[in-house]
Amino acid sequence: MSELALDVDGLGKNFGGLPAVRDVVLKVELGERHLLLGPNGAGKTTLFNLIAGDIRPSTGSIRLFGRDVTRMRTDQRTHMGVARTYQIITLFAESTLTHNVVMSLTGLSRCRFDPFTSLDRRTGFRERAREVLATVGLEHLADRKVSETSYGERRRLEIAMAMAQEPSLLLLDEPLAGLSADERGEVQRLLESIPRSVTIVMIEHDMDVALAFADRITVMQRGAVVVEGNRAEVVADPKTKEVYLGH
Ligand SMILES: Nc1ncnc2c1ncn2[C@@H]1O[C@H](COP(=O)(O)OP(=O)(O)OP(=O)(O)O)[C@@H](O)[C@H]1O
Repeated sequence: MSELALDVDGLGKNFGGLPAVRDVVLKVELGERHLLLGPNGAGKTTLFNLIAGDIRPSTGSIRLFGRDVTRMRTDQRTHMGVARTYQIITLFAESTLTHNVVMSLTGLSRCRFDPFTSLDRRTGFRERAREVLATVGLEHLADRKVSETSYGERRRLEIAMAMAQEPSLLLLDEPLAGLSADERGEVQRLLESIPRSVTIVMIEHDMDVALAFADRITVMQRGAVVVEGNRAEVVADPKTKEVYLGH
């Protein structure tokens, strides 16, 4: 069997006795594009939080690149190559695009940012930030404030910031949500340009916009996996229709 990027087994998470994720099995091969589909409250974001290490599971295990990380901290998993974007954009709106990327490169949160870091070091980061922005076609907006950019540009910036960490596993939480058709096209092209050395798991709400992207798809409902397979299998499965018609 080929090595898995992600191997989730029997994973469960309860909040106050209520299951948000139930007995989830998720196997993602190296380089795969895996889509997590499901209606509101299906448990998709909770599953991401478990994989990233932001919350601890109630049951089950998580392996990343063959290594058991179930009890590993988020920063250790980041070190192993896990990067993610969030459903709600988490950029610093009043800072420039360059500054946002620099923050991501230095791995510092706002509260830990050290204004006394040497100028040389910061200049190095700024140069690297420009390169990162160029990879997503945003270098012309490098000095603009995030608050002055479009929603689609912010999505691309978020993906660029995650890619700046040179991840092996990229977790994207609804990167296409709320975008116009044009913006969606731009983000889709950006995602297609990511090399296969990066494994991608993407959450999406709307199955029509995301299907083309996926090698394999997992459909969740009420915390559990209801369908898993390739595109054709998932589309043909009556349970998929049930989840979406019932929604
Ligand atoms: N921190 C928390 N405390 C209590 N309940 C939570 C918490 N996080 C999530 N839940 C509950 O877990 C369930 C799954 O939520 P989750 O956000 O994972 O679903 P989702 O599939 O990502 O939905 P959406 O598409 O709306 O983001 C929901 O019933 C939610 O209310």
